[in-house]
Amino acid sequence: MPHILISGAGRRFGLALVEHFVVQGYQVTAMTRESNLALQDLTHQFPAHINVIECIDYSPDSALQVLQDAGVKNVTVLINNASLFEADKDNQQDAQAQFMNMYKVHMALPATLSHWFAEQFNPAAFKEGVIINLTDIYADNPKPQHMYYSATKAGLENLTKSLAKQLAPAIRVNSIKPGAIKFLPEHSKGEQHAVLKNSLSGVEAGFAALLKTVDYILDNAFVSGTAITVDGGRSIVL
Ligand SMILES: NC(=O)C1=CN([C@@H]2O[C@H](COP(=O)(O)OP(=O)(O)OC[C@H]3O[C@@H](n4cnc5c(N)ncnc54)[C@H](OP(=O)(O)O)[C@@H]3O)[C@@H](O)[C@H]2O)C=CC1
Ligand SMILES: Nc1nc2c(c(=O)[nH]1)N=C([C@H](O)[C@@H](O)CO)CN2
Repeated sequence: MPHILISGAGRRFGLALVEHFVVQGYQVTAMTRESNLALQDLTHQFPAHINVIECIDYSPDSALQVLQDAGVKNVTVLINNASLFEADKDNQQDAQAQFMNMYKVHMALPATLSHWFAEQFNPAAFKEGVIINLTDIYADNPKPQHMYYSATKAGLENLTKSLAKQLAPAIRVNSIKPGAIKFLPEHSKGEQHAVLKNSLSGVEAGFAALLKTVDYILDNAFVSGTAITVDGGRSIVL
């Protein structure tokens, strides 16, 4: 049975991924900064299928230590989902710290987890390994006032292609570029309307659209080194 490691698993799309796979009988290791009631409830419902590991700061060294301490092994799918979405800080000192944090979560952590994944993956035991990186349409066309977010997601896009070349043929590596999939609670109705006005679909798709894309990538052994855009057509309108 596939064993899936998901980062940023505690809420929103990460939590949707955990539920999507445990109900199918997959083994899931859910990496989160801090466990919560939602993860605990899923663990109670599917005790044999979920292993929650807490990585409080998503630093590469902490992530590796947590994986080692928990004895995580035989992972066949890695989904690099953890992310922080913030507008650029005005104060230069704060902005520098913000940039480093974005790099840590969007690039250093996925690269570290991907190399850990490749080292532990056993091609003799499993048909193939799969890595899926969650990037963003803003990787190609930066969002105003989100330079650090956009740049580090672009970096993850480039890492995806390097990893696909490095890890072939045993492991396939792809990215998903969402656009305006699911608003955050802090998005006002006005902000939501402004975003949806700039997309061909005009609707907020929700995480089901991303789950379908993850399933497509897992199901198609001829897809590697590429990005799949899921944005309701927003990227050609911007
Ligand atoms: N929602 C959308 O419309 C879009 C989403 N995306 C990308 O798709 C992926 C899933 O989106 P979504 O679920 O909305 O993302 P979230 O904003 O919920 O972030 C993903 C996960 O990252 C962790 N996280 C949140 N804030 C921080 C922080 N400040 N520092 C470190 N980790 C943090 C959380 O996991 P935990 O609490 O378990 O640690 C969270 O569940 C992300 O990579 C996102 O960038 C891209 C474009 C559009
Ligand atoms: N980590 C996140 N990244 C992004 C989110 C999110 O909710 N979390 N949302 C977007 C959307 O594009 C939205 O902000 C509309 O512009 C981008 N990235």
